[in-house]
Amino acid sequence: MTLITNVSLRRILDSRGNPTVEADVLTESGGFGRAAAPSGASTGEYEAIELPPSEAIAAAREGAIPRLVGAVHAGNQREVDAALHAADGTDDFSEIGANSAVAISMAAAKAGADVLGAPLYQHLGGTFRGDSFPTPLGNVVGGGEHAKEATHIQEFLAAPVGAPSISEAVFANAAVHARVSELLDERDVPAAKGDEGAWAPPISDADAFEVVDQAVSDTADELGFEIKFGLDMAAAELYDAEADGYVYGDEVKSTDEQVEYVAEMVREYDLVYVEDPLDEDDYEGFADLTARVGEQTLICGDDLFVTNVERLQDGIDADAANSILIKPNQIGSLSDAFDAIELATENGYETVISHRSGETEDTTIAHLAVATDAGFIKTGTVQGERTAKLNELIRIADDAV
Ligand SMILES: C=C(OP(=O)(O)O)C(=O)O
Ligand SMILES: [Mg+2]
Repeated sequence: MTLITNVSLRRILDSRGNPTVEADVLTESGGFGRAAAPSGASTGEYEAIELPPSEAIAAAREGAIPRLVGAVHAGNQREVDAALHAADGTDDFSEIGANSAVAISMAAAKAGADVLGAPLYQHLGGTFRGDSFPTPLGNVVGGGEHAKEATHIQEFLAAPVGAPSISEAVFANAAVHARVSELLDERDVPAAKGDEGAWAPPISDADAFEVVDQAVSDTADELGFEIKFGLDMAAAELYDAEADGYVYGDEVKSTDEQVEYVAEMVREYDLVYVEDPLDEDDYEGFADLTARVGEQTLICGDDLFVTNVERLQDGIDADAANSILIKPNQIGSLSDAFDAIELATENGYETVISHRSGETEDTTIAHLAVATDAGFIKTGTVQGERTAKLNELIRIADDAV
């Protein structure tokens, strides 16, 4: 029933206006799945390779589609992803492109779910999944590679940890986003928006901490449940080997100073989450910070782990962190992403399912988060390609999908 009978690929627009790969998968019994690859701006050095979409499409048409059609079952995700790896033949999808691979992988999962008549989160997670929802981390202020002339820290993330439901959590983050705008207005700070819809004000990181702290506490008072916040420092983008440290405008922090700074911010603002506080090669610095504040907060590896089980295992061995960001396009297939989630869970690491800064209306990650019982999902706060995932979480909770 789920034998794949057709795969078609096309270029569509992503949220930055760049082309990306969309895949349609059809099965023998008429099952249909469609998915699109997202794309990063602050990409990790060790990510699977995204090819220019036209090249990725041409390579996948030649190498992968003939191995899938009439040969592989969309309902068997391991079989689909093994065929993609076999067609590619490298360990980083550099032949067919991780963008083609992940789009086909996710579209096949949706086609498999369609044949079964089950929502994607149930197909991926099994019948007992669906009653546990991730806390959404909502990007409310940001800069770095996502917005020039704004903060050095890439993302300030609202975390409605006390929200009684996913719907209230999603609306809480939108309320924090709106409150940030009011507070910036009061300070006469004009703010554009960055790639993910967060405010991108031309203020110092210290001022951004104050504004976000005030916004989460005002919103928590108004809504009556606990809202905290966290960061994605995307420190690989701040690290400059020549400067031998982390560059914040005119100031350079050594690794020890960076660890001290982050530890201080965790204590001062009671941060619940810090992603990529150090460079993507610095397992030791990560371990130092985790030893200092890992009991109080999540230290999450994004560029450090790139959803890759080998890099995650190195991190587990080094006690480098206590959580991992999961981005399916960083590794190129859903099976690989599941392997990283399983290894993380077995080792007591929290999992955070994540969007990319360049996104589409695709909602696969909302289903992936529910299917795998992830503690968190990072998928923005407002703006259509972000709300697509947030609204899908609300629908899943409502059992309306
Ligand atoms: C979402 C992120 O940004 P990008 O997609 O640009 O890597 C991130 O760094 O976590
Ligand atoms: Mg990140």
